[in-house]
Amino acid sequence: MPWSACFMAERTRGGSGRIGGGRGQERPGAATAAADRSAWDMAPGLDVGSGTRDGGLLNSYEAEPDRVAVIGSGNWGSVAARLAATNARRLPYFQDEVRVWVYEEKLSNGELLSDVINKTQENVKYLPNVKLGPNVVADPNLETAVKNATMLVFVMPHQFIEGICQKLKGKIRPDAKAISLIKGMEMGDDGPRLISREISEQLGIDCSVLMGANIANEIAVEQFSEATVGYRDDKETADKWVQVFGTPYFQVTHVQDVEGVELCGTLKNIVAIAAGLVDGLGMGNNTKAAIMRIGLKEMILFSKLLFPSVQDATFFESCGIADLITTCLGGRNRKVADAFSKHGGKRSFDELEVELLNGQKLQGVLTAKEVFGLLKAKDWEESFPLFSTVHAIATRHLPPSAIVEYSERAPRKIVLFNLYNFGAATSFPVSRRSVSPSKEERSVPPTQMSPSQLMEDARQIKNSASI
Ligand SMILES: NC(=O)C1=CN([C@@H]2O[C@H](COP(=O)(O)OP(=O)(O)OC[C@H]3O[C@@H](n4cnc5c(N)ncnc54)[C@H](O)[C@@H]3O)[C@@H](O)[C@H]2O)C=CC1
Ligand SMILES: O=C(CO)COP(=O)(O)O
Repeated sequence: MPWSACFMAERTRGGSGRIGGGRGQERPGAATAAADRSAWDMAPGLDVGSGTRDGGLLNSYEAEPDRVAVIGSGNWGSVAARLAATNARRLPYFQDEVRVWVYEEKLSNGELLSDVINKTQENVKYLPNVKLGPNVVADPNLETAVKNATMLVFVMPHQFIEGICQKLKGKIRPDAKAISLIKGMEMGDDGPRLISREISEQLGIDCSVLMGANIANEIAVEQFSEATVGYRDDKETADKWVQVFGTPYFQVTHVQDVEGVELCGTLKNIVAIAAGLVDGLGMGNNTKAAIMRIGLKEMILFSKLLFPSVQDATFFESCGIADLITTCLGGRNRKVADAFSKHGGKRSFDELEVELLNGQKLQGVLTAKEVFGLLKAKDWEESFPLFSTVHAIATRHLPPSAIVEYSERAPRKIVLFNLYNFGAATSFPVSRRSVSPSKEERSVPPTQMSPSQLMEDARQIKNSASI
């Protein structure tokens, strides 16, 4: 099937029933990148996004074109800005200029990154050799970067979001809408907090999410990819976000499951660390597939325990299984974990991140720590052997080889006891104990279970593995 036909065959779940919505009206006289134009021309009549075509969206934008600001300019931030800028040039309901907040830094030649971006249209540090577009303006001043913006795109390593939100208080339009492209979560005193929730609560605005199988460097060169917008209840805004990012080579759909989408993007980074570890151990595809399967099970269980509203189908969108696969095959988390494993766990993730990523950041190690904090607080560790083991390996309490020794079975109590009471465990039992599915488990697909069934399931796994 030609790719354009694939697009048209797909449907937006929870949306208006079609992936397309507005090929968009090309603004007279607006600049259009040649590469971009050819992509459109290859698919005459192709709709992008799920909004209603012209009649719907266009009318709602007649009063004031939206102004998009991108907060963050790393690898994905730069690509997100490029996508938004392409659509801002093309569509009449967006203002041309897309301002991008840059965390300022001095490059090795002494120049400031934001100056270089504005001079060359290229983020030479985080996305070299890709033009961002003539309408992208790099701004190191957070306040002016978001001034008058009606659509705020948050895209930075998750550890920085709290500080950025503090600085943005009182500086944004109260009617602004936000979207988070950030994969990660935070542990507050009151428990886990998703990044979209953090943004929403701190700034008092609606926040959707966009996640998917989105290795930034591939989208930057316009290789076909998909993404999922997760929204809470404002479908009209979700339609707008699809218009901000969607192109023929970047197909965006939306689902009404903001927590499900965000947790997929967040948790798969832990599984990608595990995948990198087995790569570094020299293990083959079967092992990696097993790690991905076990990881997916833990992602589903964890998500549903935290948010019973999370929908099964979300795991089959781009944000779910597809992102898990691409990150386990080609992401930065995988890459650094592979190196960690090859060094036998003797060099830290922090050190390897600096050495291998040139300023880009890993999210998986920190996420494993945050998730483990919750597992421990809830006494759920033994129901999440892969998540727990990744954290124990990343903190160098277990060797990289433990990833295959402990995954898919509950870690023995003695190991956890050693780990948290006497420092690093010194012995690593090798006997495997399989956990047979209970009668209930066999008859009810796990993803169909109610939260109380899931809790019961978690208890059964735990009991069957305690020694
Ligand atoms: N790169 C990718 O392929 C994808 C990344 N993501 C997610 O997007 C988010 C952002 O990642 P990237 O754009 O790739 O960033 P990155 O990892 O490439 O770059 C790090 C960014 O952090 C900035 N930074 C450093 N110190 C800072 C500070 N103290 N305060 C604020 N910013 C600071 C740097 O200037 C740089 O822009 C992450 O949550 C990541 O998981 C999601 C999909 C794909
Ligand atoms: O989220 C990603 C792809 O969707 C990128 O993953 P990494 O951060 O591991 O590169």
